[in-house]
Amino acid sequence: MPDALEATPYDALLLLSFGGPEGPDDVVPFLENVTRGRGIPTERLKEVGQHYFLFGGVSPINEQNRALLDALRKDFADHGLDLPVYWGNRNWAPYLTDTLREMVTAGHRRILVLATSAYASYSGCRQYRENLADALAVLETEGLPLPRVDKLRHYFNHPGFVEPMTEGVLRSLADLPEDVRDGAHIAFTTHSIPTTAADTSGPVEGHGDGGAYVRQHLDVAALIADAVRERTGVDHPWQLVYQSRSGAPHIPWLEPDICDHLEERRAAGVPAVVMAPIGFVSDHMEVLYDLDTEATARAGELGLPVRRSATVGADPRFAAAVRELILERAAAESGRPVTPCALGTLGASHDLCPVGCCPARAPRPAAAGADSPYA
Ligand SMILES: CC1=C(CCC(=O)O)c2cc3nc(cc4[nH]c(cc5[nH]c(cc1n2)c(C)c5CCC(=O)O)c(CCC(=O)O)c4C)C(CCC(=O)O)=C3C
Ligand SMILES: [Fe+2]
Repeated sequence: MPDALEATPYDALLLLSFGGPEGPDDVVPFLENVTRGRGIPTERLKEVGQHYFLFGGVSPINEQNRALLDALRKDFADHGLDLPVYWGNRNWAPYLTDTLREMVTAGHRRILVLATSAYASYSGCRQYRENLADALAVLETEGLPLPRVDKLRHYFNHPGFVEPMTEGVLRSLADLPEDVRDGAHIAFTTHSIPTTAADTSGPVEGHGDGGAYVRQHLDVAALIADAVRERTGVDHPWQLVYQSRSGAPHIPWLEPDICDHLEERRAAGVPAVVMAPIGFVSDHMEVLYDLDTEATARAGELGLPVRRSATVGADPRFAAAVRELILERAAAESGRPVTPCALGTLGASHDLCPVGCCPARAPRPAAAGADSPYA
């Protein structure tokens, strides 16, 4: 038996995710939850509904999260970390508010949150913090004791996140026909967001300079490309590109789109492309539809061989990274010395989102940050 590990002061971990439909009847109510008050054109919503119906109305995201929960529980048990793990979502059952109520009722008062988004941005960070504030407000009206809620730092540059993706890119390269393999380019992809949201992502001091969202992705892309060069001896040219744009056409979002990029690479005579979805933690609908279905079909029309590399999903190295992040944060909260683990040029991200980090268009209460109205 290994020595017991201490997560004190924390008494539980909450996996906080997006949620997704689990059958055809769930699709429309799910999309209504996602888009409430966000001004997404009806046409786009109908189109996105079709993506889900193509897969029987089932998003893979909940199954992916169940697998991650299993991996976390196994890793914690194997390492003597006695920390219960719960799961709640923003847009579908199990809903965050219900999970938080269950946690408080079970006696938990210091909760650490792992969001299934590795980078800074309104959608990937502050919006989850707003969801936490909303859930705490509900518990407050119910007269329940309020737990203290902290959120784990962005883990984009943690080796346990980067290494499985590096391995995925190597596997995809190996899977390409030999005559096009060495000439293949790598297209690192992430969710497009409005350029204004990108510019204001991360702490205020980096705003206006492109923002943390793009910088963090570029750092991960460079890390993976360097590791691939070291392991194959081949320098694969790469670019960060975007997918899953959803706003009105007159509002600028991050570009180029993956499909336009494939077309441009084909025209430039590039023999093959590996699409590496570094912006996502698991193979959910954005990956299955936008890359595996739409972009792969476009590549087929172009006669361009493509492969899509794996996300981290429930990789044991990612589960171990989460354990390390928890222990790091627990030590920091207890005033014990810690050296946060991070690769690349940016260093470890902040533990507590400072005031003004990833602002919303219309300010709303957000928990687990310096501007939280809760303790
Ligand atoms: C940065 C980012 C991530 C990565 C970080 C993270 O993982 O959090 C992410 C993840 C996800 N996005 C997802 C689904 C959707 N996102 C939408 C809409 C939007 N996403 C945005 C951004 C992001 N989204 C934005 C700026 C919008 C516009 C409206 C708004 O400002 O809110 C819409 C509405 C329809 C449409 O696509 O237009 C849907 C259905 C799913 C679930 C997939 C599944 O079911 O398997 C996941 C994991
Ligand atoms: Fe999204």
